[in-house]
Amino acid sequence: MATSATSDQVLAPAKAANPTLFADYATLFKLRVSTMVIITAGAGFYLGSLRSGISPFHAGLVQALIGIAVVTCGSSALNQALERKTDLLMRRTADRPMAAGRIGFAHGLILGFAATFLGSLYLAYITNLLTGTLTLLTAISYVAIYTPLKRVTTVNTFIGAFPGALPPLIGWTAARGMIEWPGVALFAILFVWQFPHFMAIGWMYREDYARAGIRLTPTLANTRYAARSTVIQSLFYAILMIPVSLWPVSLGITGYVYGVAATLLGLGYLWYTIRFWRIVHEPDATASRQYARDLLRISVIYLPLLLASMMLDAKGRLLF
Ligand code: HEM
Ligand SMILES: CC(C)=CCC/C(C)=C/CC/C(C)=C/COP(=O)(O)OP(=O)(O)O
Repeated sequence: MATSATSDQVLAPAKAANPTLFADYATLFKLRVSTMVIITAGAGFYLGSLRSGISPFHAGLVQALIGIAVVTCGSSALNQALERKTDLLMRRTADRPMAAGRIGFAHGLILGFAATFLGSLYLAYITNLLTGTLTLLTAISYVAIYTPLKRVTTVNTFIGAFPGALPPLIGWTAARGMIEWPGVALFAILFVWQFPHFMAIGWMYREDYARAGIRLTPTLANTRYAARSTVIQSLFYAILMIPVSLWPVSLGITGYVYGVAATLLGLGYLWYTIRFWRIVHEPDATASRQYARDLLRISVIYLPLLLASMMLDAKGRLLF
């Protein structure tokens, strides 16, 4: 079981720093994760536009992505407002602006609420009601369901995978105005992709997470059991990733060239997940952290490459 946090365990941040307000906002808005969220939403919009036989490159794309970006940043700020105390207990997050007290609670909360609600309203107005509602529900499930559950049950990551997977479907509905199977296929791809991604992260930072009382599979008390469970779940989803990533081919939105690329990329992702198996035999070695780090790196390379190949081989006319 994960150990619970106590106030005397507050950590010194990993790096002593004196960031500017600009740098603090970048951390508050989780710039790297949010950028990837916007890329996935952009892919959904692009494919949806081609399905409609219109060029994806028009003002609507930029407007939709701005709206989605604003809500994503807002929900990241709200997530950090809620987690400012547990963030202070983890080396990875102790220097976050709200945890470290450089951005006040009210400041983060007002910014987060304003961005989340105004961004969703803007999306409803500029795209369609479905997209605005879906985006708001994504933010609510991330902030109000997944975030509190992190300290309650290891199921939190399964639940968090829903808001994580919705952005490409949101991109699709922004272009098409309705939920359709290709949009659902994009959701499924993102959903499955996340498991090896966060299992690797959970393993890398398991001491941090356990110290803060955050319940991820890798933080379970029996290290060998935790390692085995982490790897089995990661392998299950990495294997599933290959057929799920081929779904767009059978739906006719991409061609066979994408099918070949998706299979090769999927095998690469699976290879790094199989390599991650070694944590079962050497759970305490520094090497085990490296296998996890490599899997995390591959996960964030695999996803944009998969989406790029899907977009390059998408069926439909590209009118600039
Ligand atoms: C339940 C689902 C997820 C969890 C628990 C999770 C957790 C995390 C955590 C804790 C990190 C920080 C790792 C570090 O600082 O070393 C991270 C990094 C990252 N995540 Fe996720 N994530 C999830 C889903 C997603 C989704 C849906 C996306 C985007 C589509 C995403 C994109 C990224 C990116 C781009 C990074 C940066 C990696 C790097 O710094 O090299 N994640 N994730
Ligand atoms: C369109 C829209 C509103 C999208 C928002 C969805 C979103 C930001 C999903 C991110 C995926 C996710 C559950 C990350 C969890 O990291 P964490 O928050 O547990 O990571 P941490 O430990 O670094 O805080």
